Amino acid sequence: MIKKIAIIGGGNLGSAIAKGLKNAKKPFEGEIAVTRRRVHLIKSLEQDGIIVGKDNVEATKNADIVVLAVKPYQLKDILDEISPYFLEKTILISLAAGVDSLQISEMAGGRKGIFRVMPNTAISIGESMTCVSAFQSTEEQDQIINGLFEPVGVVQFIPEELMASATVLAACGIAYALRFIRAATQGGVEIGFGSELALRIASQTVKGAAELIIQDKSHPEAEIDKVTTPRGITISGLNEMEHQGFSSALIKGVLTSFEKIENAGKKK
Ligand SMILES: NC(=O)C1=CN([C@@H]2O[C@H](COP(=O)(O)OP(=O)(O)OC[C@H]3O[C@@H](n4cnc5c(N)ncnc54)[C@H](OP(=O)(O)O)[C@@H]3O)[C@@H](O)[C@H]2O)C=CC1
Ligand SMILES: O=C(O)[C@@H]1CCC=N1
Repeated sequence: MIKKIAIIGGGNLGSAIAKGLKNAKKPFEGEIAVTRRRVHLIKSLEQDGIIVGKDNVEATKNADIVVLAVKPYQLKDILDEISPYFLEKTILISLAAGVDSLQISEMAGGRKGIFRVMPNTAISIGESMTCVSAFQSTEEQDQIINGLFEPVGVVQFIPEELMASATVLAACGIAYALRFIRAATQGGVEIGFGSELALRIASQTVKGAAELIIQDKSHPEAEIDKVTTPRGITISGLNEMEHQGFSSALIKGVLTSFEKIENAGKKK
């Protein structure tokens, strides 16, 4: 039974995870402690029953799970500071993009039971796509991690070699999707809607499109076929988007993000 989670680094993702776990339909009932140096910036988390503070060691003490939610280059210093306070049973989770489990294990004194977890910011509303890779873990630990993240989205265990790809497709992917929504909204304004209404229509439309795939297990092109009338309006717009390089731009963007994460790994 998990009684205490320490999240070291209450920035964008660390705070989103804490909020998501506390506000899930099946909320995490134990203690969540979140730290950052500028603690005033996370005071509002207290409204969700989360303990906030600056003291990483205090947060780590007695924690069943420690989540490292700092930037990759800060991992070493943080682990030097808190590793001595891990319990035998403490499970270590790293969110750091591009730092592999072996490096984390070494920084933590050769520890086993390490998970790399790559959620996205939709975890704050229980809608994350969370990819997980396990390093020298037990089956029981795997189940604990699965059970922790399932209430806040979809969990997928993957081989660690795919973690960089998961970071791009799921974590960066939120930004790509939001840019689509913004661009559609701008188009909507140009054809007559106020920006608020255009945003409402564009975002619900994207949600509906995603749900068609998720709920019906349908293929995007099969759903597109249902909307494209011969000589019709949709196909004209879609084809113009393709002439302007829509799919190609997206694929190239994904590859560029991937190259960046791969190169970041090689520089270490
Ligand atoms: N944003 C995203 O969608 C995703 C991010 N990631 C990964 O998650 C990690 C965090 O990213 P993100 O949340 O965006 O980054 P942020 O910069 O928003 O958060 C990092 C936090 O760490 C805190 N911090 C820095 N030093 C310390 C310290 N010594 N003790 C305690 N807290 C400290 C900082 O606050 P302060 O300066 O006040 O101490 C800051 O709030 C990164 O490793 C990133 O690669 C992974 C997937 C998705
Ligand atoms: O952009 C970044 O570097 C991090 C990794 C994934 C999301 N944010």
